[in-house]
Amino acid sequence: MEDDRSENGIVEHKAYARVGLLGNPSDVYYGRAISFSLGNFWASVRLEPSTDLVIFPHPTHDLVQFNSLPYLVNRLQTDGYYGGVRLLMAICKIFYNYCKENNINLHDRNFKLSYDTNIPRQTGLSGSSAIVCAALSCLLDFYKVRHLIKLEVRPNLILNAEKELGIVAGLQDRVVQVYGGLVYMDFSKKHMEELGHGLYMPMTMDLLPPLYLIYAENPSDSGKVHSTVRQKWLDGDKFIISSMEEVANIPLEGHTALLEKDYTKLANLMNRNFDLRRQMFGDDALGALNIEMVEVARRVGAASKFTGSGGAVVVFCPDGPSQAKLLEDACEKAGFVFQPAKVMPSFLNEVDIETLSSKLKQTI
Ligand SMILES: Nc1ncnc2c1ncn2[C@@H]1O[C@H](COP(=O)(O)OP(=O)(O)O)[C@@H](O)[C@H]1O
Ligand SMILES: O=C(O)[C@H]1O[C@H](OP(=O)(O)O)[C@H](O)[C@@H](O)[C@@H]1O
Ligand SMILES: [Mg+2]
Repeated sequence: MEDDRSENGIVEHKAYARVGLLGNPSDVYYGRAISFSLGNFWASVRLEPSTDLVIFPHPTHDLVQFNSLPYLVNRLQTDGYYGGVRLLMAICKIFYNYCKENNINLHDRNFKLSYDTNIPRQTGLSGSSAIVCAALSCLLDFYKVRHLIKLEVRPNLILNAEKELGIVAGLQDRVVQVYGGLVYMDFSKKHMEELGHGLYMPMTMDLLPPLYLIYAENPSDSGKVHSTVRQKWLDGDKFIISSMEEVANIPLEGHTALLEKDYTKLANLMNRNFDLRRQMFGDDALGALNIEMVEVARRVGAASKFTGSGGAVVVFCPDGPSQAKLLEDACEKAGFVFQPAKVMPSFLNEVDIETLSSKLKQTI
């Protein structure tokens, strides 16, 4: 998140989209991930002191007025029933309960919350958690409790807000949205149980080669995509468990590959990551259009995988700009949006960093 303004008690924060570069979706299953904050898109939340507590619906994302019945039905079929209001309400509840349980006193003044976002909706770029992350940041400042809620705990609060709504999701999005930049994350059961969160290690952004993004107007519900595999994993399905372990090992190798700038290895790992997802989830759950986005890149010899659960793809072109140009043309023909991925640096302030336990501070 990013601090934008603070006048007349008004607080505004941004949180950026994110790219799961390696390891997702093993973050949902005690795995590992390497992800980066994506500067191309962001959500912003504005908090204004007020007499009543008001959560404003977004004029387009929370539509309740329609031109006609067919328009309403079409809208529900493409975007689903929900917008961001439920996300804002859920983070208010989770934040309040967390403070209460941890004896963090909150003043009794009220506020109005409103949000905006340019993150393509439900495309696996973490549009949902960006809204929640920016809202949490506003609450931290409004109640002046930023120094009391540890950085490594914040992703849990953001995830809990979505869990509260029944959205199956993991921590990698929320971690990178809180930390910014490029982050290596280890969600091993041992760390999760002992610390209540994973180990998060920021990495230098210069380690990344130029990367590209492909996406399509093709909303997919990450909760729905995840639920079958999650159930199989909980039921002890051997194939899912062993494949997920393989996915979890990819960031371990990827970490070394990035440090050594071994981009041939990076390309292989990205491709392997997607192939494993495809075997576990199956083509029906992933969706033909999403698979085609991965394949359009592979046809020009690029490496590609989903950024999240589907809707957008991250691409590495080992042969450089000429290959990227070929891909750009192929995307245009296929009707996909193609753009260079902008890595957003970390924008943590001193108060945020101070909240880290001393061992973790060394990694920032
Ligand atoms: N752009 C958006 N505007 C408003 N609400 C959104 C948006 N994107 C997601 N949401 C909300 O978050 C929920 C979960 O979205 P999700 O499938 O996780 O998408 P994403 O991949 O963008 O995170 C949606 O059902 C909706 O309530
Ligand atoms: O499946 C994935 O890679 C990710 O899916 C969710 O992210 P989303 O942007 O909503 O698709 C989930 O929250 C992540 O934890 C998964 O890694
Ligand atoms: Mg999401």
